[in-house]
Amino acid sequence: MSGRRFDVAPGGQLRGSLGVPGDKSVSHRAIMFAALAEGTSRITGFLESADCLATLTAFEAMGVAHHLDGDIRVIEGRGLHGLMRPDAALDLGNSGTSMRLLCGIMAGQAFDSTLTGDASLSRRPMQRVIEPLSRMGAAIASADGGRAPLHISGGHRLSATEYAAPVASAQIKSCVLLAGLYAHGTTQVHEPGVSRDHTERMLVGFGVNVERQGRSVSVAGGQRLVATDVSVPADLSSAAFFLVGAAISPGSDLVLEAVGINPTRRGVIDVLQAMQADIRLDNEREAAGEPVADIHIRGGGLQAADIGGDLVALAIDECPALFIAAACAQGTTRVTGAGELRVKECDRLAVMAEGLRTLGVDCQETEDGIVIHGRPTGAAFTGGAIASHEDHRIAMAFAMAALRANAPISIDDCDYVATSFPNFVALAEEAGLQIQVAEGAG
Ligand SMILES: O=C(O)C1=C[C@@H](OP(=O)(O)O)[C@@H](O)[C@H](O)C1
Ligand SMILES: C=C(OP(=O)(O)O)C(=O)O
Repeated sequence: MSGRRFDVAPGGQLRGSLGVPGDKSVSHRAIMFAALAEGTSRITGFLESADCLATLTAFEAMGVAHHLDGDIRVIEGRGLHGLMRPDAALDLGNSGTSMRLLCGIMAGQAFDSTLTGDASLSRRPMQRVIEPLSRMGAAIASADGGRAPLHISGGHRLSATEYAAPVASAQIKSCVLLAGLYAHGTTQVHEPGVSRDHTERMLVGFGVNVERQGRSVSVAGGQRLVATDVSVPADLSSAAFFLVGAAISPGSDLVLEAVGINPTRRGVIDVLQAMQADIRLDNEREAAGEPVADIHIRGGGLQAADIGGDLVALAIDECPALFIAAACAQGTTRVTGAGELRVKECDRLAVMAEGLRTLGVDCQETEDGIVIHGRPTGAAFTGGAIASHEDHRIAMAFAMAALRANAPISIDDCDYVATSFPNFVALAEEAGLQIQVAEGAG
């Protein structure tokens, strides 16, 4: 075990009005597309987290100049063919989005590149992007079983493809579409289910013609990206921890400001509504092609729900938090079709089940989901020591569980929270959670 530990005091409520940081998915794409665009782009609300800075550093290593103007990230685009050969491997840390989307971009370059990541990223499946890119003519060598490090040979002429993705994944879809910009002809991706559409929306903002029909998206190769300004909404995936924390603790009353509520991302709101949470969207508006709203939530009784089908994809990163809500609900929550959770920063089904059991919750892991028996009254959780398995979302989900615990919860290896939510502790304390950050056993 290493890294800092969260010691979270039991009980309490969440109150006030909070602005969580910028959306991680949108921030990654803003850097990538601005770097490939012609001209200067200004990104407001960029998420200054380890994952997004890994993307920024990768483009810096390929000659992309950038600076801060106050809080605004200013990116000097180099055009679709203007990136320069990096001197060393591009280290993408913990970030699956960076690695998979960059694969698509690097496959179209004239130079060779190597993509590496930390231990977690080096375990995650990359064959899912290597396979479609290879069909397009890319040459990618990987470690055992399609894992990083990935060596991408440059100078290969790409041809367009019509690709039926085996899983609904925005990372696969985006990777293939980005490679498609470098390919001869029109590249089309069909998906078996819904996945987040930030790439499609933002490419349009950068002047690219993107055709969408049902679950198919296509782009013609050779299109220029034109610099633009991007306003990044607050991240619903980060807001989700506070939504769940407030929902499970009676007396809570919280507003999350200007949060992205893109229909391909908003499953956590729909699930909480299905669980009878007192949740309301105010001031719905649009910012840079993405819908946003202020989310007002009050604590109260929750009912169990069935979470399956498209709803899982719409709430994929919010599942750890939603499992905490389920443990506090009246009845039995059944989650199905969530096998993708096994290939995130850790096996989130196994690790959540292990943590819930540590805190006295009756739950059963299934092949592609979990069954959670809720404890609606009194303390839903005992105290205990949680292993986060170096996964930011596991750590933050269990921190919120303390609001309904009868003894302190300690969570190890919380340094990874900085991959997506660097000021989580400060905001959680501001809202009413009592977290002490301690040095972990080295
Ligand atoms: O495209 C993106 O920005 C992301 C897509 C999702 O992964 P998949 O596309 O693999 O489902 C999600 O889990 C990840 O946190 C971010
Ligand atoms: C899975 C996640 O991100 P990524 O795939 O980019 O590592 C996440 O943030 O929960």
